[in-house]
Amino acid sequence: MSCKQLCITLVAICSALLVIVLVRTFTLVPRKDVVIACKTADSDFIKLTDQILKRFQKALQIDTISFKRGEYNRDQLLLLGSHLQKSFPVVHSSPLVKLDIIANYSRLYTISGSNTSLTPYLLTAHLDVVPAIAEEWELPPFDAQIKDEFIYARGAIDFKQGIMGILEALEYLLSKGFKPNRSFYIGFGHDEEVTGVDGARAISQELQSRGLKQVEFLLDEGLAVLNGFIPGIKKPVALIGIGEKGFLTLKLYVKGEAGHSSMPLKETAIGILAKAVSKIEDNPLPSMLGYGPEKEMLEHLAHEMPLAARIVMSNLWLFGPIVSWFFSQKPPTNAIIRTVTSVTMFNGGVKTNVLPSDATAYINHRIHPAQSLQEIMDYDRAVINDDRVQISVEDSMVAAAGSPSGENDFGYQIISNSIRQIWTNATTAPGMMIGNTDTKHYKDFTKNIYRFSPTVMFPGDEKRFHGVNERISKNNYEQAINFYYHIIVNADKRLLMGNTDTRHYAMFTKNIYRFCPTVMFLGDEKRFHGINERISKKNYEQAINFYYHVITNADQRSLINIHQHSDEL
Ligand SMILES: CCCCCCCC/C=C\CCCCCCCC(=O)N[C@@H](CC(C)C)C(=O)O
Repeated sequence: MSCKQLCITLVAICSALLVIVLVRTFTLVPRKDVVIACKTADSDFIKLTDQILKRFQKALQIDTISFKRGEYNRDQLLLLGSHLQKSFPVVHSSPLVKLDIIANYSRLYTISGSNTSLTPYLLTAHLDVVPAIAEEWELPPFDAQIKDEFIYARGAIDFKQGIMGILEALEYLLSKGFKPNRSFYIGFGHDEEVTGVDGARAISQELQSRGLKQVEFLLDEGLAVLNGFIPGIKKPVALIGIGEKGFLTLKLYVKGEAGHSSMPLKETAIGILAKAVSKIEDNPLPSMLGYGPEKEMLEHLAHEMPLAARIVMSNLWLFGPIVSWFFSQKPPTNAIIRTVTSVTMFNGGVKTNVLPSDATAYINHRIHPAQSLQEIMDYDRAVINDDRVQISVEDSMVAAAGSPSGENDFGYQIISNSIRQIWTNATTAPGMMIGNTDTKHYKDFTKNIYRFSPTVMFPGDEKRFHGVNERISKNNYEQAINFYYHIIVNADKRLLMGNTDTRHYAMFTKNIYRFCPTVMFLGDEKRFHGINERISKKNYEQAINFYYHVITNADQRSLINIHQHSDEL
């Protein structure tokens, strides 16, 4: 090939790449329904009264701590149960609501809708919290005190705002006479923080034993309204978890030889294990960017970014390695692109002058959906590369596949639209839940599993999860209640409003109607988007006259004269 031919080929390749890059940059724009913003002045806005605030604080003061599987504060769970019972009298006395206490502490509410042809949906949350080291907190973790408009308490964002928010919304709706069309369930597990095997799993079994086969969608705790977490985006980003990382907890064990510390061996069990752990920390797993829900997330968000970032994020096939490097720099973004590794426990030795007879460490991996448990085990084994370190599986769960997040996916769009009604300046996008939830126990009921917590977060707040100074602002708690209100109201519809173009006009009116002047007989429904679509000549004449009457009737000041034909006037 001559130099000239080489140049021409290179220019052609670069031009082709540029075209692909630009086409992707400007065509990846997700659906954006026009939603009616929820305003504090709205007649159905639920205001955070003193009473509502007090019962939330009371719920936070009850230390429903889970310690390990089967080990949780049983008395406190019962206390929280009676607090809910007293706080929400309408919910607990409504003929539309049936409450079942499952496995002594979990709660399953069944809310009966009038239209049994609509598939019910499921809202879930958990009653338990993780322990807290009180001395490290600014304010005591189980006092629920308020400072600078924030309520500080263990469970404030994980996840008693969900429990109380859902019940406040339901109490309000029922007290206003709400009678749902679509049935729904509310499941509150009592041991999510220790895998939910006693609570959520039992709720799921109860639903199965009742013959429930399917729910339309499930909404559980999850990602949040994030400010400043995603490089390049200033506005809040509400991520809806469509997938969930798996986990793998490995036990590393080294058998040593006890003896007197005055005559040490070259290496002790602790030394061998420390080297293994150090190798694991020094060798993070590779980036999986582009192979999981994070791809969809970035493609959804690209149009919100400045041009350069938009080009990069729309074309991960080309710029993936740069984005991977960039995202690896901070823990929250690093968590979404790879399987992460945390050495969480290390034990060995019994006395300062005794050589340790053994040592144990635990490694907790959160697994990217594109990787298998076996792959991670093999990777660790190869990195440690020392047969003296025995590796065994303590606990594991495979990652959850991505739930649908398309234009017509009812659950996803209901959640997305409800979010945007509350956080009107936020953009929503599908994301990957980096921690784990109770949703694993409900996976047989639906593919439409979504994980979103109505929590507003700023950089640094992620450390409050299971950490110190967990808190929520009063305003955010009010938003949480209203978010669940809109979920319940929006999910009560048969279809997404967005199935027609009407969604683009929703800001102008609540009076949106859908009717085609088409006469149909059984079987004709297949002609829609099918074959042999047709209309009779007579029907077309009727359609013209129908629109004539719509225009002339709507031209009246009020409804009084609308039934008159022009010849009757
Ligand atoms: C680019 C954006 C990155 C995403 C940033 C995320 C910011 C933080 C938002 C949400 C994180 C939530 C993590 C908390 C999980 C809470 C539930 C939990 O702790 N579950 C346990 C379950 C286990 C089976 C016992 C867990 O350890 O995951």
